[in-house]
Amino acid sequence: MTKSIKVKNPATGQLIQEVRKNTEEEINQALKRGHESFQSWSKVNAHERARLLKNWSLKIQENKEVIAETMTLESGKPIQESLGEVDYATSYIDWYAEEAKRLYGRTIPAASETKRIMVSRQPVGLVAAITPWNFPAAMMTRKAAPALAAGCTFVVKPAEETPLTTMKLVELAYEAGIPSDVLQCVNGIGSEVGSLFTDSEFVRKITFTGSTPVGKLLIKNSADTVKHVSMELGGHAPMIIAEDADIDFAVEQTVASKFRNAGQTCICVNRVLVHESIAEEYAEKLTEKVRALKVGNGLEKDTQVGPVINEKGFEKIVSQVNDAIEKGAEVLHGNEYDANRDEGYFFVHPTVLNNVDSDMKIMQEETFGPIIPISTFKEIDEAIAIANGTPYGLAAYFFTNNYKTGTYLHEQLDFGILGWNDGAPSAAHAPFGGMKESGLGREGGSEGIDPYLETKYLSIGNL
Ligand SMILES: NC(=O)C1=CN([C@@H]2O[C@H](COP(=O)(O)OP(=O)(O)OC[C@H]3O[C@@H](n4cnc5c(N)ncnc54)[C@H](OP(=O)(O)O)[C@@H]3O)[C@@H](O)[C@H]2O)C=CC1
Ligand SMILES: O=C(O)CCCC(=O)O
Repeated sequence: MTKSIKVKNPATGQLIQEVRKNTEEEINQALKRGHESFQSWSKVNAHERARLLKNWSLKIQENKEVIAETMTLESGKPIQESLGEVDYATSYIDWYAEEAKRLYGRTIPAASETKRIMVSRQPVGLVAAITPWNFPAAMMTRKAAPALAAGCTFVVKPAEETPLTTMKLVELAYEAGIPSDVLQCVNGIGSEVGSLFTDSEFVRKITFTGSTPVGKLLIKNSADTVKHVSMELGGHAPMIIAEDADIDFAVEQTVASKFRNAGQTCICVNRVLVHESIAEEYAEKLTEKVRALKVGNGLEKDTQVGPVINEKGFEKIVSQVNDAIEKGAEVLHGNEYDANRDEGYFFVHPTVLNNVDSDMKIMQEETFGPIIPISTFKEIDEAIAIANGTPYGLAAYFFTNNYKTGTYLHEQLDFGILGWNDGAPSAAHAPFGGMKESGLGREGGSEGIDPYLETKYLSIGNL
């Protein structure tokens, strides 16, 4: 078995760095240290925890360019997006540095003069996180920041494709004054490290962002020790464009949502459902915009769409596109690839598919690639049924200027995140998360710290 992880640039296939895998013994030791340091960290007062988190955020900002470059090198993400992700990542730290000071308890009027009831909130303990390659900075900070703010200690295992960004963030946390046993990074293979995390008596909570099958496995494996779990899993976001929608704006927002990180985000629009009366105009305008997108190495400043992460991701995208074409979809643009298996790079050119049906794989599965499938509807209830008709429930978008249609869609769509005339809803101050098989719990907003807290109820008698 190899002792290191080869981190490669997905735009060229070239080796960037070898990262040593931690041994089982080292990982168990890290968990033990995390557990032991919980005793001291949970007693550090909230204002001091907030100060340390703010320091961390400042250190990250001071190193913004180097972190962004590392992120682009290991994930392929266009540099402008990586710079944006550094800001996005620190926005979670800044938000939870403030929230640390607002972990309020409450008192409850008792049903007896001789009793008092108090409710307080306490950190759950050691948190173990597993993060994905598509947002190597922000997915880590939106877990670590609320955990540390709550008084929990934290161990993270980043994706094998992108450990370098996470390792840099952890190094900067130490420079900021966060104790080294309070925030730790371990490297290794997902399934192996995952089992060590779920089996450990020291870990009280598992938090994960990644695919739905791995999320389900982590939930199952956490059952024996009844750990808390937060799961941010796959999505299959529909975008419903009603007949009264502002078509130009909907086109602009489709492009913004779909091509972020080459379509590799769990909230990227994955299927467009457009009213039949405006479908032709929408498809034409969209295709024109998509044609103008620049594909290339993310280090080039004008690149808008970088490579996809690896061969597995590439094969999934190609098989969905081929399946759609075989079943009658029309290619309005794209279906072009620049891939080299020997060298190890995989570019998928932005693609627009028309006349797509619900029986095509692309309308049933998460794509994680720069493909837009367009389907039409006559009645809004038909669009809602298609949108809700999968096991996913993360993000959904709708475009309408009719408040009745918008309110109806808001109420009927079974998704945790809704963008009404908005293709970019993510924000540190808002709760991000899914329904159904897209996940459990929320990250961000005032809700995002709750999963790191236990409720303790005290009843005082004989007063
Ligand atoms: N919700 C989201 O944001 C994401 C969704 N996905 C979806 O999943 C698809 C496949 O991507 P992929 O990268 O394979 O996703 P995975 O879910 O396999 O990987 C995400 C993280 O989970 C880890 N992991 C993998 N297997 C296990 C396991 N058995 N136990 C514990 N941790 C594990 C990975 O580690 P390691 O790197 O060592 O394998 C990585 O850190 C994508 O095409 C996309 O559809 C993927 C990433 C993010
Ligand atoms: O794809 C993901 O899991 C990351 C979420 C992206 C976002 O926060 O907008």
